[in-house]
Amino acid sequence: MLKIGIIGCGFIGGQICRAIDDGTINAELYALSDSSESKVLELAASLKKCSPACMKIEELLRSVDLVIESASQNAVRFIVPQALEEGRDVMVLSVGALADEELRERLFRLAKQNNCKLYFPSGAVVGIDGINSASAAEISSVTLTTRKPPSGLIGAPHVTALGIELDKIEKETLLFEGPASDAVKAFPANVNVAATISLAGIGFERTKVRVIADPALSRNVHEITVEGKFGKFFTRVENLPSPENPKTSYLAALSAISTLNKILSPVQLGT
Ligand SMILES: NC(=O)C1=CN([C@@H]2O[C@H](COP(=O)(O)OP(=O)(O)OC[C@H]3O[C@@H](n4cnc5c(N)ncnc54)[C@H](OP(=O)(O)O)[C@@H]3O)[C@@H](O)[C@H]2O)C=CC1
Ligand SMILES: O=C([O-])CC(=O)C(=O)O
Repeated sequence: MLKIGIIGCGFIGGQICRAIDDGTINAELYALSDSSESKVLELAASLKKCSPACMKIEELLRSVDLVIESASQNAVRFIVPQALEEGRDVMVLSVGALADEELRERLFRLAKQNNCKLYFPSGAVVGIDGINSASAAEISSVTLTTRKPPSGLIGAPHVTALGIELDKIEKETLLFEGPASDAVKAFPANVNVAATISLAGIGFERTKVRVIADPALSRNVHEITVEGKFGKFFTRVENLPSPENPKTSYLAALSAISTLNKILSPVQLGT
């Protein structure tokens, strides 16, 4: 049975653990790691059937078949290269880290050299399948518009740097407009989806991103417009935010769970 190790025991890590625990995913939950040991112990104690070990990152990387990063962009920078050097397959949730060209090329090279797979779930958006298909011919433009309630944008470096008072925003307000390469740095915990879209489509510089704070919203809304040789498509998802972490949408955790099932299944559906 596939041995899974999870780094980052917050909302997404917790949902993956529960899906293994209740049999939605047929794999072994072998080890957990987090910057806070108490979070690992609390999560492990909440499970009914699985009893994963609490491990230091280096030990986890040596012990499992598949490493799931559900922690932060910093974790991707430091942990994913080590995991690939150890010959492990890796699922990455904090995809924004791959805007760094040097890191991206290093990870892709290490995956190839060590015969490992790197998985990037669709996350909180719909339409990665369409971008993947469209990219077999020329794509001319990709735009992501993300709207979140102000509470879902707290702590973003862009908000802090510009001194934006989120609690004073009274109507829909455009906070950011620019390439995905800048968006994932300005909002590292809000638009990782922009990175996944960039990887699937036309890259970080040509993918355009708009981030809007809207106090009238209770959901995280992502719209994607793609034009290319195939024609044009538009997708829109209205995501329920996680009650534990309002920055993150429930769909992002479900997409990681579905990707795990896809890895384990002999049948591959969709592009
Ligand atoms: N691809 C996508 O579509 C999406 C991606 N994401 C990203 O996925 C990641 C997980 O999201 P979510 O579960 O909601 O986040 P949470 O904040 O709920 O959980 C992350 C956990 O990982 C821990 N952590 C952070 N950095 C490290 C590290 N270097 N080593 C070990 N543990 C670490 C955090 O600890 P502490 O709190 O102490 O920092 C926290 O316990 C985030 O980076 C998020 O931005 C989220 C939504 C969609
Ligand atoms: O969960 C979401 O709505 C999107 C998100 O936070 C991200 O892409 O980082």
